[in-house]
Amino acid sequence: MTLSTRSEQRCFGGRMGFYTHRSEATGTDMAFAVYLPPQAARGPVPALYYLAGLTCTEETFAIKAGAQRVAAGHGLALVACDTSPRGANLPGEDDSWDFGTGAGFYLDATAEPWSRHYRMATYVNRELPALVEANFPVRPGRRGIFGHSMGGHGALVSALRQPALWQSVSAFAPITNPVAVPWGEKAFSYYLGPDRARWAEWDASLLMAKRPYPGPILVDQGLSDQFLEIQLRPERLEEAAALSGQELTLRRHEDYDHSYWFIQSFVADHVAHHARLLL
Ligand SMILES: N[C@@H](CCC(=O)N[C@@H](CSC=O)C(=O)NCC(=O)O)C(=O)O
Repeated sequence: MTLSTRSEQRCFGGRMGFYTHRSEATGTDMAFAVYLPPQAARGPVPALYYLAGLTCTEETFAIKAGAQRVAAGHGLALVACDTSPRGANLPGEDDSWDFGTGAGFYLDATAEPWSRHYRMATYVNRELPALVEANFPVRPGRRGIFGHSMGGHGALVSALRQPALWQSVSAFAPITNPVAVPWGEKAFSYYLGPDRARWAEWDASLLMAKRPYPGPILVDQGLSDQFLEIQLRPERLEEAAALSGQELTLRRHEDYDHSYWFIQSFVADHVAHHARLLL
């Protein structure tokens, strides 16, 4: 797999880079970002993967979350990918901000025409880690995953479906029960078709209720989040955790909204959570 380097710059003693490559999973060019901490100059470090939310790109987290300083302190690499394939040229793909481009929902679409390109689960859980581990000084098999909103859903579902791949997981304001909220119902009906039994395979609360992730999960949620009641529903995750015995720390924060100001405020706790489990 050939990588093209878009840019690389020094950052907190390490290196912030942006890259593109041709993806087998999506059949399109894909972009991603890697932050290498200073410790990576002396040997491979664990990598923490971040999945962003609706309308975001591989740049959003790198520019807005302020995580590089903390990752440099712990000696963790950060990897952030795009939120969907781009330029697949499917009809309707660019018509709304909560579906299609910028809204891949980190699943593998099974309904035509989306199944040809919208295969973000395979991209995140197989192709991207293989690419990163082959091209950067990161430790194979030491990986964590976290994300925000749609990306929080993606992180939780990835870890619940493939716990051996992800040794740590956390989320900011995740969509916890997509089969039962408007964002998820819209995306899943296009990507997966009308059979709701298939939707359950990509729903964090339904997966967690059946089988817990074998480790602690940290979730932060702002109480002034404009999407809290209609789209996010963190109480569904708590109910699922109670059913399966999942170790879950769900923290609710007065006055914080859905923005990267919220993420910036708690990102150090998340990186520390992953460092504790990965190092
Ligand atoms: N365009 C939308 C708002 C889109 C939005 O808020 N996106 C969130 C993620 S929402 C769930 O996945 C985000 O992270 N935006 C980037 C940012 O910098 O805040 C609207 O018009 O409401």
